[in-house]
Amino acid sequence: MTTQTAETRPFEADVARLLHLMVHSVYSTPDVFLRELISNAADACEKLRQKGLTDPALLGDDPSLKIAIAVDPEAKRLTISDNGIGMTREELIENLGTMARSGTEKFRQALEEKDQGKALIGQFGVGFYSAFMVASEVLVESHAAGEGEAWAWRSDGSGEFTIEPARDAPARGTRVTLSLRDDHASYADEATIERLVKHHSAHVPVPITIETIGDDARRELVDGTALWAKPKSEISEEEYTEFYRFTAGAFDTPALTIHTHAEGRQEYTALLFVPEMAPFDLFDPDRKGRVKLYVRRIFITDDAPVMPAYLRFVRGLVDSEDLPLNLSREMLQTNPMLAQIRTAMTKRVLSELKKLADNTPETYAKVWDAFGPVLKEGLYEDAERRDEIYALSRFTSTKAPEGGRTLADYVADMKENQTAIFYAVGEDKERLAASPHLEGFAARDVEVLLLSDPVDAFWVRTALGYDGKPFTSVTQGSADLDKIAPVYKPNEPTPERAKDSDIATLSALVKQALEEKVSEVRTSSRLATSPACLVAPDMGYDRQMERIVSRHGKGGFGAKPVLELNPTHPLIRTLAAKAATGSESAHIADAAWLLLGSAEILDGEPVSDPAAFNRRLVAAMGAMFTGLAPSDHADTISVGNNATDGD
Ligand SMILES: Nc1ncnc2c1ncn2[C@@H]1O[C@H](COP(=O)(O)OP(=O)(O)OP(=O)(O)O)[C@@H](O)[C@H]1O
Repeated sequence: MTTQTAETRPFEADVARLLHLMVHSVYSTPDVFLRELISNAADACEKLRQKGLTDPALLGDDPSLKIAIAVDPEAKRLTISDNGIGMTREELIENLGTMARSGTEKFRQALEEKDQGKALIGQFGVGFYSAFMVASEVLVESHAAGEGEAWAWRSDGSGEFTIEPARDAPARGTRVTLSLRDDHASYADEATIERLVKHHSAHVPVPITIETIGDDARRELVDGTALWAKPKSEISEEEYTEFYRFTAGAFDTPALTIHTHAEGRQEYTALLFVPEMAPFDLFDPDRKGRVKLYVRRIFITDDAPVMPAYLRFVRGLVDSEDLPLNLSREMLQTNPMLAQIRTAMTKRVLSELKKLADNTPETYAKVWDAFGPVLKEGLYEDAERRDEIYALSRFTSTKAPEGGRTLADYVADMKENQTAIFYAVGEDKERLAASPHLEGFAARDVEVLLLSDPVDAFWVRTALGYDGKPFTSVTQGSADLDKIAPVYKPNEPTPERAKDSDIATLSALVKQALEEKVSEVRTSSRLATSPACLVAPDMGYDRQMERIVSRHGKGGFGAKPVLELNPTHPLIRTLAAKAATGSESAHIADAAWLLLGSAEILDGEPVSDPAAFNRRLVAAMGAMFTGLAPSDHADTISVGNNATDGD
């Protein structure tokens, strides 16, 4: 169905909000709009080039694809035309009136927060709308390849657009005309545009020409040769950086550029970049790879499966000489040649990262900060390359709170009789560092890796160890600390310990009080200054893993923790002595619940029964200040499931 008169439509709410921000944001350099429009025009050309392979009629008698820019300083107008795929009426409405992408809300927030937006425009797919930063009106006339009708879309960016049949449309493709605002009239100046194109878009694989209206001379600005097809020796670092910025829609400088040509079983060129900054959607489960695939300079797809998921931050392209041009989506996933490229390129990226880490550790540190959590996914996804990824991994530890520690550093610094690599896993490095579980390790000067990325709980469980040393959680099992000698400062007395038999009685009483809350109560050399902590049973999952699984609604593995008591702590010594005499069993039971509660709090967990915990705490404080024994307040304590009966 076609409509012959102009129809006015509102923008989708998200777009309207975004446009408002675009129009009202004061950008120091709104130049970026030009790169976005040229990028769209080039994409449209590349899409048509690809479609033309199977349907040559689409190209008709005009097979050479190009972008033409025209400036009209008199009229303050800038026009960007392409003879690419074009848009139908429905496509104009859908593509330029809605925000068919996730992440919009995040983008809006970022824009509202500060001048951040500029760096995010390309990443969020709001490229086209950036035209409203400089234009008071935008007219898009488009003639979709192979369609009879052409359509004109027009808007001043204030909530509505109109769509009507185009009277003067290009024979094929799209013409975007910007009526520039007075303060941006300089974008109608040929020299300004030439400078911007050469700077931002010099390596677009489609030729670009420019003319000034009223002056007949049309000049070529960009010849459209693929940068990656040139020999390395002819490409400068600036050219690589500009190319990276253009293809990735980025503003940073790549930390690593890999330009390689393979010959042999198959021939291809790869131009890959490792950025320095993480994109906003790195952890979006829908995020695909961002490496483009070309076949003999013809664009095939934006997300070629040539990088494993754990290298999804790598940008750039692969151009194959041997693949067929008519690759379907399914074939992309199963093609053995692509699988081979993927294996070779994965190896190459990892080895280049290693070189970067060895030769320029400061730059590598930035890469690790941005992408370490993603790279570590490789530790469980790609067992074959685990050793290479170990070598790239950097850690925060009790000895390196600032990070940057390697596993090799750790192993070199292991103590006598230490057989495992110890780690603590949790959500927050500060809290981990303050955990009572680490006390016994600190007392022995044993280093503990502090793992706080969500992925850590997973890889560390499946990892078989590094250099023959298993990874052992500080919250798991009976850490083999007894074999490692504590380091005492000179003149520091060996701490006094409760008698073994007394502590055995105390442990039995505590277990009796806590019943099924814990699987076992025992002593520990894990602790130095705290009286108690919770650990996972010997054969169980790490406590953090247990928490993650139960948070995801799977109910956890149901493993009950072990409560460990510190036999050198004065409180435990006193309790043990009392337990041995058989007196004050009600106080001991209350103490058991308070010890459990405080261990839970230190683990960042909710206390089992907050009301009962609170009553016991208040009673204990009462005893402190009034000299009354807690059981004198039995009426306030002996309520609720967990309360004791009193003596
Ligand atoms: N010159 C053009 N020819 C054909 N289609 C176009 C043209 N310009 C824009 N489009 C269509 O409009 C859509 C939206 O463009 P927009 O620049 O907002 O985002 P994008 O190009 O998809 O994302 P990004 O900016 O991240 O590359 C494009 O995906 C494309 O389908």
